[in-house]
Amino acid sequence: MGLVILTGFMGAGKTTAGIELGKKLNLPVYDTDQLLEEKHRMKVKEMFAEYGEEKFRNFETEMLQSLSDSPAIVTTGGGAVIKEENRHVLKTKGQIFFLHCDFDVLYERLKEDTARPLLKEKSKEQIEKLYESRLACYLDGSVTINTTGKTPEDIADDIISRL
Ligand SMILES: Nc1ncnc2c1ncn2[C@@H]1O[C@H](COP(=O)(O)OP(=O)(O)OP(=O)(O)O)[C@@H](O)[C@H]1O
Ligand SMILES: O=C(O)C1=C[C@@H](O)[C@@H](O)[C@H](O)C1
Ligand SMILES: [Mg+2]
Repeated sequence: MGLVILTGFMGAGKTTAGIELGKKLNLPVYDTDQLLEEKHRMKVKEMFAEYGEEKFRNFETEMLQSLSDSPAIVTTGGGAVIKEENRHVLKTKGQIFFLHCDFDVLYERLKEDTARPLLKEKSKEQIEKLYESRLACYLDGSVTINTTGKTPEDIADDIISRL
């Protein structure tokens, strides 16, 4: 079976749906942002401030490479699939599901957020550009799950029906 990997833009609900999926499949859930926070003993936001995005991306690549391919759910950070190298690693370890969500819904979830460093001081238009620039990366090698208007439980059921 390998890993069940959830990708998608910030706020798509990867972490939230992943927890539901873990419960339903009785599998462990690993969230790459949380693993990085435990390993480096600081919040993602602090890693960006202390080391910058490029170094954070290197930490993220190391983390993805170190994942075992034993059955588990992996919920990735929103930028984990930007690098081709990372997409390749994930494809070899399991099945990738892209949680697609309408941008306006995502924006409503993200507009008050202060934890995600890439949203800091960005306009709605700038965030939408980032979202659009990443779509091809999310679509590469993945099964798309339309999440707009669905609960985390519906999303988990949809993923299970495609395993
Ligand atoms: N299906 C859903 N319906 C409504 N709200 C949701 C849904 N999934 C997640 N949310 C809410 O949206 C916010 C973002 O969810 P979550 O943290 O799971 O996103 P994420 O994809 O893991 O984001 P990131 O890439 O930043 O890690 C949370 O406040 C969560 O409660
Ligand atoms: O979309 C992104 O690039 C990010 C999403 C988050 O999950 C974190 O990994 C970090 O805030 C960067
Ligand atoms: Mg998350």
